[in-house]
Amino acid sequence: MELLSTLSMKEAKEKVRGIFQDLFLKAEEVSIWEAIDRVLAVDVISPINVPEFHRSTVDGYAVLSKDTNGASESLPSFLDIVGEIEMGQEVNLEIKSGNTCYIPTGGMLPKGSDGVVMVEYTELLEEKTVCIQRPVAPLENTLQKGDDLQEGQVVFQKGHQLRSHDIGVLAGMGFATVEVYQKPRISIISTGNELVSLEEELQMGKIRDMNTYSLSAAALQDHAMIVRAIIVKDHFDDLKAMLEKSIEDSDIVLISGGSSMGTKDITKDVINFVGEPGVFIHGIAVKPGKPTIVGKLGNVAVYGLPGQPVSAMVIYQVLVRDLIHSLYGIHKIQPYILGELTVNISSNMGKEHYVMVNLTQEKNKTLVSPVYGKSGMLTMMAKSIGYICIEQNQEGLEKGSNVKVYLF
Ligand SMILES: Nc1nc2c(c(=O)[nH]1)N[C@H]1C(S)=C(S)[C@@H](COP(=O)(O)OP(=O)(O)OC[C@H]3O[C@@H](n4cnc5c(N)ncnc54)[C@H](O)[C@@H]3O)O[C@H]1N2
Ligand code: MOO
Repeated sequence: MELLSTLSMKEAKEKVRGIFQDLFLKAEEVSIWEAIDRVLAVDVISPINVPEFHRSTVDGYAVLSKDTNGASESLPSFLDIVGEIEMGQEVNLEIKSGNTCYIPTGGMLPKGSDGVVMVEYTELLEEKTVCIQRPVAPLENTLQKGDDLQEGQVVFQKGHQLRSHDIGVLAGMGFATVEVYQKPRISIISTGNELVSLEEELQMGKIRDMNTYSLSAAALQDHAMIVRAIIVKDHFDDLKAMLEKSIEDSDIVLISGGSSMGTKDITKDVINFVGEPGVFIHGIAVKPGKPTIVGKLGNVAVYGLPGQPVSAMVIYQVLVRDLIHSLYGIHKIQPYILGELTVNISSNMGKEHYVMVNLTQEKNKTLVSPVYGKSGMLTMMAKSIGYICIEQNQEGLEKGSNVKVYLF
């Protein structure tokens, strides 16, 4: 009998990335209202300086900083008020030595001024004179032209995933639309004679389909477009027909179930039957997820994910998401939380082991505890905040060791 390959996850990721290096997502222009979490297909260059003019960052009096040298409550500087700045108005006023004018937070600094004294450190003596009770340094309490962004500066690089504050920065530069990658088109096919959708009645011997839903939700989190999410029976011709249809309109096809060695485990054969070059990975040295399949049909990535609901989701998160990031050109480290393990955890040498965990906070320590269960028990993931990874060459981890927790 053919044995599963013992490729490491790192090798598998590299192989998949290499084989799909010519698979590109096209670009599309979207409104910034719809751009959250989308990935930039071009560098974004600022067409303007932000701010476009010197601004005050406080409510106070615009001054020549040298006029305030040595000012104190007992020995204040007395300045003549020569005007008041209005928000949103262009300012033509010029301040000379001995002059000042009232300025609100965000107001345009009058010519000549190079600092602003907060109103709390001033006292209005009469309508036209203010006494300044504290010195300000040059540029203090101001935002200078171009401090935030400079015209011509690359603000975001291609491959950057837009976050909420980035959308504000785009608006600040005057962009109403932005060029992002199109969403990868994903088909999700769950195989199994035992599977029942939410619309059907559950009879003894059958189980409710979970993978279609959890995989679709994960793909939506990655801003993929779900082309279809469907159950097919463990019949060669049914899966073949659905796969043939899916490679016509998808970039990625996820088949869950039928990845292992049983008589009904037909995924690999169907992929190889449907086209070239076919399956190039069957088996990765990981737990869960050992019988994972990856193939290529034309330019489409086809994954055979293990049917066990935890295995399917873990392989999605570790391997499928890696290809999606590669298609988007995203280069970012996977964020993690460091914590201290509360118990010893054993692991089989030779396999990278993903262990579901939870976190608790104790004084200054973040404690990491495993959540046990089998790969058929999806609530094991639901009860966890994330996972830790025990490397292939490690026999386990000792209580008290520092571990990286990757959040779901
Ligand atoms: N002789 C061997 N048997 C198995 C091996 C092996 O190496 N040799 N590997 C085991 C491992 S590890 C896994 S993981 C599973 C993978 O199984 P398959 O990918 O072939 O998946 P199925 O047999 O179709 O299903 C497994 C299990 O998961 C349930 N399932 C399937 N699809 C869904 C779904 N959409 N929603 C919810 N649950 C689903 C299915 O009912 C089975 O209980 O193989 C081991 N066996
Ligand atoms: O390793 Mo399987 O992938 O037991 O769940």
